[in-house]
Amino acid sequence: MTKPKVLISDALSPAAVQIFKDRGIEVDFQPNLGKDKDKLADIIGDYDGLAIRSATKATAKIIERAKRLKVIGRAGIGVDNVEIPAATAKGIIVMNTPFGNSITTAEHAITMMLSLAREIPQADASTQAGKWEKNRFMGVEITGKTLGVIGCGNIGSIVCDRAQGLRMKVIGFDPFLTEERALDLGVEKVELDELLKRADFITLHTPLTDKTRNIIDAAAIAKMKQGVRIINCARGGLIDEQALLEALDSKHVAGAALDVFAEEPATSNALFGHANVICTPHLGASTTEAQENVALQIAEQMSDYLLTGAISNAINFPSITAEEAPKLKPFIALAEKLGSFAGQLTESSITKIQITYEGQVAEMKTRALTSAVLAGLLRPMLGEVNVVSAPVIAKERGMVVDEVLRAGESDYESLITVAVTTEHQDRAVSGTVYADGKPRLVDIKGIRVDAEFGKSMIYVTNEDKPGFIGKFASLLGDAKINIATFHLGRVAPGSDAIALVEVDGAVPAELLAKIQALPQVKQAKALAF
Ligand SMILES: NC(=O)c1ccc[n+]([C@@H]2O[C@H](COP(=O)([O-])OP(=O)(O)OC[C@H]3O[C@@H](n4cnc5c(N)ncnc54)[C@H](O)[C@@H]3O)[C@@H](O)[C@H]2O)c1
Ligand SMILES: O=C(O)CC[C@@H](O)C(=O)O
Repeated sequence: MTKPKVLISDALSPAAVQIFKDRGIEVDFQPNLGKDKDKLADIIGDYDGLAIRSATKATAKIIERAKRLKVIGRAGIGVDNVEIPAATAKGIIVMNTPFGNSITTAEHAITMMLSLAREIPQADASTQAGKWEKNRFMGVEITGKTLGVIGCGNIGSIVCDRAQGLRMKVIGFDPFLTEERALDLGVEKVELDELLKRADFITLHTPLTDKTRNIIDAAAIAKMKQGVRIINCARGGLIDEQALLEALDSKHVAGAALDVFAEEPATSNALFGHANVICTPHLGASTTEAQENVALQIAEQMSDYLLTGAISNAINFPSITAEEAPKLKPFIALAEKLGSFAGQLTESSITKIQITYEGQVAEMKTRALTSAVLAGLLRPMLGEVNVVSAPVIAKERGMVVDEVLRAGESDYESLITVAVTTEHQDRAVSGTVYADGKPRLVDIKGIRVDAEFGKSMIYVTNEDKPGFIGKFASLLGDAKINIATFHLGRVAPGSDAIALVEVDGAVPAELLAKIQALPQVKQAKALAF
């Protein structure tokens, strides 16, 4: 067998090179290549594996040229520099190291907070310039102050812990944080508006998703205390930088410490040079310890995959063996889509997920299927959750996950039902795979349907009253939205009903608001698969 060949195109710790060599893999270490996308495109065709940090952009164009690439390994957490759909479409596994740099990044956030409180970088520059401006720098004490943590996942929860050590009062906003987990962390769980109102310092630790983009905008800042200080060591794009600049100018915000920027590398930015802004060049994960952790971990994972086919920490595929793969694949797709359907409808903390496997599917590797359900369910909230980390994340968040296996009792050869219990309601959805290998939705909340998962869909729950369908279809027509498929179902005449419509293209927010305003409609959601 010819040796697999790996390209390391970013500044990974050299520890990774040694691991690849020790495992019998040919390795090409070009730490600055990631910045030269044309050269990368020219040579990527020669490699089976690509190991990166954040400088390399694995775009669809690069992936298209990657004729023999089998795996992209991100030595870190965020995979926003990899076009995952393009990689998946080409059968390339994308893997990351979800926990290797969490402590280091949390420590960076705490360092930034303390630097803000005492204006350390400004005082350092002034002192070294020979100014001895003792009266210019008047800091604030941390003890007894309220820290608002937005996103209490791996990094956010370490920040909560460290901040309590500094004797701060910690409040947290995270839609996936259960009361039990909050209690464990010693954090008071609050809604976002309350956090904005009460916090003296606010630190961000969420992924960048459609829901978190500009989570700190002018409206959010207006709700904050006068003199609040803001720290972002998560992702640029979480803060509207123009709104922040205006709030710094008006002194509503007393200071901001930023490790990440809307555009990176950030060689110029409107916030640069502001007296109350502290910046670092995306250094959150930059410690010797974290870089060794993530480099060793990604090199081991990539070597395992290239040499044995074993998959771990994959973003776009579950851990399964070569023999199991073909039978399991359509059910994995069904499980992820059922989870995603439930996840996209869920707006409060999930306490329990019960997954029932009936018929032939109950004899398959249901743990992989359950991981796929959980990844689909958690991804709308967490962004980069993968099938391996999803069960751990669900457990950490106090979600009870039950698997029920049954002999065939339904009309289907195989049936998967995902039942989600949140702090406010229960919801169940079932699906199957037909002989054509395509996943189908067959039951939503006890209402029978028979629908494929479309790329873009509108889901409506309504009262079964005359006139609804006509008005609904006219709204779509008026918005020039083409209907691809239309499915209706109801519990009984005149009672609860649903409509599930596949449309061509994205669903505009204004259209959704108009559908929501129809008198018979209880809930209207845009879904994407
Ligand atoms: N600066 C750096 O160098 C650096 C290093 C590592 C990670 N990161 C970034 O830090 C962020 C957090 O990483 P992590 O490992 O803790 O991720 P994580 O997935 O463990 O935690 C993210 C948390 O955000 C929560 N969340 C999702 N949507 C939310 C919303 N709308 N409001 C509030 N909370 C929400 C999730 O429920 C989850 O608990 C990611 O964006 C990651 O890419 C940056
Ligand atoms: O590699 C880095 O330096 C940044 C890593 C960080 O943004 C991550 O998401 O893990």
